[in-house]
Amino acid sequence: MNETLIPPGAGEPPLSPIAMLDYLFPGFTLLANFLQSHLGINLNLYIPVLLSISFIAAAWRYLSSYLSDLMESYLMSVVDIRTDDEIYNMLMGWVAQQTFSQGARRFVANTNLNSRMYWWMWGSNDEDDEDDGTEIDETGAVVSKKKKKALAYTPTFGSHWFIYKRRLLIFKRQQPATQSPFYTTSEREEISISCFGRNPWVLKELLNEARQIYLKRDEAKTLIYRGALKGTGLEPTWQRCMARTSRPFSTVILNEDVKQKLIEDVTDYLNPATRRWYANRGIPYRRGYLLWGPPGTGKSSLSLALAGFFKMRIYIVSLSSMTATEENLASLFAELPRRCVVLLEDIDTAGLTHTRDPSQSDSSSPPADGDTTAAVVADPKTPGGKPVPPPGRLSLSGLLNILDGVASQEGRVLIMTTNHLEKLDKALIRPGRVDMQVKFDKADQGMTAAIFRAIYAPLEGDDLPSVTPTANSPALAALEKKLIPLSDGEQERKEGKERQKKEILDRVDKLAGEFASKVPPMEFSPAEIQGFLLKNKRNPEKAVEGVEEWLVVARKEQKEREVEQAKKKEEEAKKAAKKAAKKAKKKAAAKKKRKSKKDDTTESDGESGDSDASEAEESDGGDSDASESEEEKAKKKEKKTRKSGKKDKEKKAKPAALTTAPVVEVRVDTPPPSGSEADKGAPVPELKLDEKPVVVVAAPAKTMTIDTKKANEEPVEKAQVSGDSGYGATPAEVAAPVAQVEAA
Ligand SMILES: Nc1ncnc2c1ncn2[C@@H]1O[C@H](COP(=O)(O)OP(=O)(O)OP(=O)(O)O)[C@@H](O)[C@H]1O
Repeated sequence: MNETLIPPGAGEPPLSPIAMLDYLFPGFTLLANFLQSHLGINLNLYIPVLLSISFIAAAWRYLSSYLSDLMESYLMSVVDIRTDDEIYNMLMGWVAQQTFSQGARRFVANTNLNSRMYWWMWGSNDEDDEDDGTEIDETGAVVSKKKKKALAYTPTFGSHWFIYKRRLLIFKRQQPATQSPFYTTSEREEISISCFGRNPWVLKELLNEARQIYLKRDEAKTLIYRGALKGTGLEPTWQRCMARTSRPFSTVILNEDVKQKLIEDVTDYLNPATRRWYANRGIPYRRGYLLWGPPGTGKSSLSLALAGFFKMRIYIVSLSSMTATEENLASLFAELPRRCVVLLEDIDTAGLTHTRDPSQSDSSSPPADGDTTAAVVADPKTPGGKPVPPPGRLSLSGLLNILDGVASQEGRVLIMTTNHLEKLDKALIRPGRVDMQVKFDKADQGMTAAIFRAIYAPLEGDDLPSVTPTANSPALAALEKKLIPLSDGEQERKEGKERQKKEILDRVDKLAGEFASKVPPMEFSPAEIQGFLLKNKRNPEKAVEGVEEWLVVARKEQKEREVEQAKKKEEEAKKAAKKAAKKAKKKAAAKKKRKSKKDDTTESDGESGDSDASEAEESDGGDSDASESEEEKAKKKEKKTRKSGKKDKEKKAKPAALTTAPVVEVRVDTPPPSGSEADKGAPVPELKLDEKPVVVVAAPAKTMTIDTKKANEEPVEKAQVSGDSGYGATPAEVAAPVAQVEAA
């Protein structure tokens, strides 16, 4: 065994175990040669020792992991933290504050401790995180960067021991054994905390403490969650997307009576006694509000303010988003907490504009503005001719089931918003689903003045220009502060500020009146007016001066928008007509073919009945269908429906049942305010002499209308005769009249 090592390249190398080791550990020969030639150490002699050490080390590793698993299973309590759950954010926020975290030698530095899931989805939008302390002067230059986004440090992968409530705990951060490249960073880690002992109380206390701290941080904020799809499986979930400082109710410009009414209604609903009241009577404990009106009139703002006022989280889903399929919505609603505000935006969206009653459906109507999915929903039909949304898309009955099906959570405040009340199905807004309607309108003179005041009136926290003559120079102001005895100086400054505030308020008030008199009422939405004022947010005089110019530009832009929309509508109508014509042509050709086949086989049979006759009639006109206008087609359809209705009636010789499709709907409802969208768009029911309409006269339901322009008048009660097609006057309608409130 006394072999000599020869340097590589010097003759024939001997076959030694070291050479083999070299294969396993590259560079080992070099080290062995070096030790042999310079120190005279033959590593061959140490190989058994090295092997023994490696074996012991491997055995120790295996044994320690086995023992630790054993201990964890039988002697320890462990809590695993899901990285896609909000508890991750809570725990990491807590961990970052602990000394074991701050003292770690290897750590992860974050500017945001929330699960990376949320960043990926929404970005970091918490207001705290947004504030990086950058201040900008009037010219737009960065003047100071005093506050910096704080860094948070959390321990890196591995086990970290710490003491909590005199107990030894272990914080473990590990990489999972299996990793998918699609996972976001936070999903690629596993977090757990363990403690010795079989009772996990200390872990629960820790998590509770972490949760309390987390919630306290958001106490004065409105937490906004949005329905989204997460992970690779695109599972629907509520993602926290923002924590906004709660919007004071006073900042939403709305009739005070309406605000008061809304607050009282929600307060009463949230009262635990009300919950018991509902439970005792077996009435589902739910309350729904419908906010409707043109865009930019404050519907979302009011919803947010309401959530902030009652310190509830707000969960938002837009029904026009791709997330809003029936399945997704159902799982989102099942996940809702008990006490929260749910905001369903754009409920006039596709699929929901169609009534559940097939006789009322109008699948050929062109989609509404911006209603991108409408066409998709309008087209598909079942063999029976009923319009059905494409698989997965939300249907009206699907939404109704979600809203008040047995699986639907009770105790929530549901707010639905729409720009087109007239498009909504009556079933969607019947009492029980919608208990109060609030109408929003464009700004009248009072509202315009209020918006002006809201923008320019000095508020707590605003920087007022200093009132002392010396204050133009900051150096002099500082000197003055030094020289004047604090008490006197402070008093003077305070009084001066008050005086100045009053002066500004008076001036803003005067300018607000002037501004409002220049803006024509009911022409612009509060959002449009606010947009203009924000352009001159530090200069009210300039805003008043520039208002006429803005009116010209705004009107021009509005006209251009209208022209564009009209063009779009026209194009869509043309496309729809073309499509319908094509379909009709195809259908007619197919029918002709079928008929000629039939004629060949049963020539003597002749025409067999009404339905055939009508078919033939339709088929005859089939060719001309292509050139037929939509109106003619609709008339034909109506005629056919009437005919089949008549036939049914004759056959059954029974009084019309409520469950069958009614022939004509007669509804004397609360008239929408003249000039409103509803006024223009609502179809007037036609009643013809030869028809015997099914008129269902319900017990008069009371509709409360508060016209806020006549603020001091008593609420008007209007009788409502409801022949609601397909539904009649439901017990819900009779029992709980909808309060209709005009907000503007
Ligand atoms: N009545 C109002 N009071 C105060 N601010 C308003 C009011 N209406 C609109 N605004 C302002 O206009 C902007 C848009 O308002 P908001 O989103 O609430 O309108 P909306 O009616 O929900 O619009 P949309 O129908 O398009 O969703 C917000 O910045 C809001 O502050």
